[in-house]
Amino acid sequence: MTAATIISGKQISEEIRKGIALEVEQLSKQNIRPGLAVVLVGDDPASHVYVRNKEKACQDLGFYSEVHRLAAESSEDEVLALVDKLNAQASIHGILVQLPLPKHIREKAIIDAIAVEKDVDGFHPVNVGNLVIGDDSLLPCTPAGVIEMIKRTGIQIAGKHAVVIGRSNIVGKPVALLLQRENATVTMCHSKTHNMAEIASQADILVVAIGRANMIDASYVKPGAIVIDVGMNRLESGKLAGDVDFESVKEVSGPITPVPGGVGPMTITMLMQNTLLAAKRLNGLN
Ligand SMILES: Nc1nc2c(c(=O)[nH]1)N[C@@H](CN(C=O)c1ccc(C(=O)N[C@@H](CCC(=O)O)C(=O)O)cc1)CN2
Repeated sequence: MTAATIISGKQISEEIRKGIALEVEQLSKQNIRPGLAVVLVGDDPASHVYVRNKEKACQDLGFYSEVHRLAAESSEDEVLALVDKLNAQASIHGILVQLPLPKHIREKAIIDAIAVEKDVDGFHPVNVGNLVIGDDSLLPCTPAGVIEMIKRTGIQIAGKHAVVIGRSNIVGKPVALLLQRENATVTMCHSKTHNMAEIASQADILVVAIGRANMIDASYVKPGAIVIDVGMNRLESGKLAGDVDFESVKEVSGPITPVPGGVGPMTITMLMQNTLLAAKRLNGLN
């Protein structure tokens, strides 16, 4: 058995970002500069890191950006008022409210308030509905990144059996819909699924987003299958681990994503791509 190819989210991100930077340069000739507003409420340390990385990506690519850091005690009404203001602000084409929010703020109320055309997270019910019926929409960043990584293996998705482990609204469900859109035959597994290893090991493409460190070992994997690990679990040691036991699985799988350096970097790159797209659309371009 030859060694599995590592699908590097970092490397793919760099390639995509080069293309985005070129488009930003072109748009600047028409006085258009993509603008992203990020709203961060509270003190979650990981969220602060992700938001800083988004800010840096904007800087590197020549986007206009605003980061609104609000205290953890901020009320839902304060966040809604900020979202309203950003909805109306011409220099902002994309709005992202970093999740999770403090418990007293309803995520749904905030997401529903974001203008559909500026919802670069693709979480607004209208964008989700358009994804379900196959209409054009802003796609959620992590799922879009997953599909991009699979496509870049050069292995055809159409006709393949894809198994998605996890059914969250922000990863599992949209990934399954996007795989169906690419004409895969999709099976979804979740915490109540019986004989999960048996089902997973029939997959040509296995996407794991279940939130349990190193849960998926080689017994879940068909030899040669593409394995995409969306998990991001902080261990007591401080190390980051995926949901897939990378060391054992890479011995049987085909192309496989690492954690870190896999799906994570793609999430931010797809956010930049969505913001660019939103900026073009809001300026009557496509
Ligand atoms: N509004 C949103 N909130 C959250 C989202 C989202 O897509 N929209 N996703 C996650 C957090 N996230 C982006 O916001 C994100 C998580 C991780 C990474 C990343 O690059 N991870 C690195 C490792 C970083 C580390 O060491 O901690 C990697 O995997 O290599 C990027 C973005 C939840 N909230």
